[in-house]
Amino acid sequence: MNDTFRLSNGQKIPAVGFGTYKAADGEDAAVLSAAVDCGYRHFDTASFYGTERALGRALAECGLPRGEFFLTSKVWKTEMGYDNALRAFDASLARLGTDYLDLYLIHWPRPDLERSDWAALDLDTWRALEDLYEAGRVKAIGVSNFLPSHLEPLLASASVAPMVDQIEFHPGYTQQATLDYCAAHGIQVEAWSPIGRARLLSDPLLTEMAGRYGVSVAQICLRFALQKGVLPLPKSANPDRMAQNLDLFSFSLAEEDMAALDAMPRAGWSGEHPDRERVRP
Ligand SMILES: NC(=O)C1=CN([C@@H]2O[C@H](COP(=O)(O)OP(=O)(O)OC[C@H]3O[C@@H](n4cnc5c(N)ncnc54)[C@H](OP(=O)(O)O)[C@@H]3O)[C@@H](O)[C@H]2O)C=CC1
Ligand SMILES: O=C(O)C(=O)[C@@H](O)[C@H](O)C(=O)CO
Repeated sequence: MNDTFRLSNGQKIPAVGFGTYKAADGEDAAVLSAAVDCGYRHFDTASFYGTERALGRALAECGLPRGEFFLTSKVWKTEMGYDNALRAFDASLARLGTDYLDLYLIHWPRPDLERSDWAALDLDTWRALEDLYEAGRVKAIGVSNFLPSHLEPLLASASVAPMVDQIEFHPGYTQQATLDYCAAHGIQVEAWSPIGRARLLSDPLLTEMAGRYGVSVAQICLRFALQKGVLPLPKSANPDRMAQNLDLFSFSLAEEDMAALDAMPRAGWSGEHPDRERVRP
């Protein structure tokens, strides 16, 4: 298995990314610097996270050239619409201290459930991303939390198809219908909360499997994503766990174990859903 995936436009993307939600406070870049030292070269941030400044600082301080890194950010719900999204993009670049992004995503579809023209808002925002892409200011564009029902109207009128869909994915919540739709349309799926926000760490099936393979439960979850063709974005504040989460290429899960993980009943779900207000799992 390769340590990179290739997007539909030919861009290479490191096969494991570092999730930055709650990985930094203000401009304190310590966790992000530790992730760079550990070997992470792909970082997932968003204007919503408040981690762009700290990430920019960690990258500036590490001394490596910008081209070594793959940086993703996202348009938040309050930044939707053509002009707002262009402004949000510039603000993200300024906070990150860079003049381009590798990937820019719409964070959530239909941000305002009260509006009847939500699909139009998704499309207006998408036009902004298309223009940024055509202008060479971002190397790839995509979406996050889009289900097939959100992707369909987008694909029907897009001049540039999304290259990525970042969704919640882990054993116990695999969203297979969205995976199938994305595979059929050349869209790379990324996994958010690939360890189920630590809710899966004591799951009996995962614990048994981890013991058998001599790895951790987190590594089972992350390797499961990779073997499903899904790019995991684990977050850890701990350097030992950061390193563990990159160490995924020296073992592989047998077909019957993949099938058992695929068949796991719902577990570790965050309770977030793009078509509903947050619901308790
Ligand atoms: N697009 C979207 O809407 C969303 C995107 N995301 C993205 O996905 C990223 C990851 O998701 P997140 O919700 O943070 O959840 P994760 O599934 O990555 O879980 C993070 C938790 O797991 C723990 N952990 C990490 N590695 C290990 C390990 N090897 N062993 C034991 N425990 C471990 C961490 O603790 P510790 O830090 O102490 O190690 C933390 O509590 C986010 O940071 C963000 O970039 C997340 C949610 C929504
Ligand atoms: O983390 C993200 O990317 C989000 O979109 C948030 O919704 C996050 O998942 C959250 O938990 C907000 O309470």
